[in-house]
Amino acid sequence: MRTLFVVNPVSGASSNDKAILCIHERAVATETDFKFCYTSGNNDAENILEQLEDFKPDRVVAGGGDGTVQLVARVLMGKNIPMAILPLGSANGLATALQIPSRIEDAVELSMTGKNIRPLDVLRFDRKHYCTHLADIGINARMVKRYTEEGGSGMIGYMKFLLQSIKESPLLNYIIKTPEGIYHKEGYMVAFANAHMYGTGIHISQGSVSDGKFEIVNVERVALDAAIKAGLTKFNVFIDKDMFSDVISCTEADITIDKHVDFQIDGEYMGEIDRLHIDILSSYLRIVTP
Ligand SMILES: Nc1ncnc2c1ncn2[C@@H]1O[C@H](COP(=O)(O)OP(=O)(O)OP(=O)(O)O)[C@@H](O)[C@H]1O
Repeated sequence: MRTLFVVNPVSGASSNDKAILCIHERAVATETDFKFCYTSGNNDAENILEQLEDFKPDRVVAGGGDGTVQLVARVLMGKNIPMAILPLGSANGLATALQIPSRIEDAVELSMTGKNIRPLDVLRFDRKHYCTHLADIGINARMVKRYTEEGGSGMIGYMKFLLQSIKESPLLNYIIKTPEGIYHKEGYMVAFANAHMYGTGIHISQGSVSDGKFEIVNVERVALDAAIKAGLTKFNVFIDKDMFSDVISCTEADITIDKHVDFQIDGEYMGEIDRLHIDILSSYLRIVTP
């Protein structure tokens, strides 16, 4: 077995040294032929592609948060190489939804030797941006923007931007068109979800990452005290189950918003938009799961 580990050295709140050591130990014990490819934040997709051609791995492990998972997924799309996840990020949304263990030794073991490989849908925006877990417009995207522009990490950064972003995010009036119907809605944030739950463990639907559908979640009200509590206890997504009511499940949608609004995909800030086309690429990847 030839395994390529794509590792984001700066992901998560603590050092990734323990994971790297653990990979070396397990690779020697299981006689795995392995190679590391560290991300730099620049030209990472091109570098991974080069490694795929040179090293010809049987599987690729994405070591990092949702941003790294999405990066590796993009490179592997259309190739028949399975992806595994080593959750080294701060929220690890997709890994949580797939029940990948958070204990690093167990996650390393699963990523290297796991035999249960299932299909993974990928969400696509405007036919050019890809998402493996969660994208949204409104409050959360505003926070991602502030993180990106002003820096800050961990809980201090999170709390610093949460209140500001809630205060700055106006009520959105928007129209969703799907093959099933047209919906007029109002909310402070709209999430587009591939998985059935947020990284925080809050369930949003009965869907799964391989059901060929995605969910549109309208966050129609944000209670400040609940948002702070959810943020403090669960980190990264402040949405509590009382804040959204209506969830639309679909395969394709067009959304038009009455104003320009911040947009993020898997923790990466994408700029401002006032319309989006969304569709799902069913079973586009293969992923190692417990
Ligand atoms: N060597 C590096 N130095 C600085 N930034 C990097 C480096 N490698 C990757 N990045 C950036 O890290 C971001 C992806 O982070 P990732 O999602 O893996 O971790 P995280 O933000 O800690 O976790 P989470 O998404 O779970 O909150 C991307 O914006 C990418 O450009």
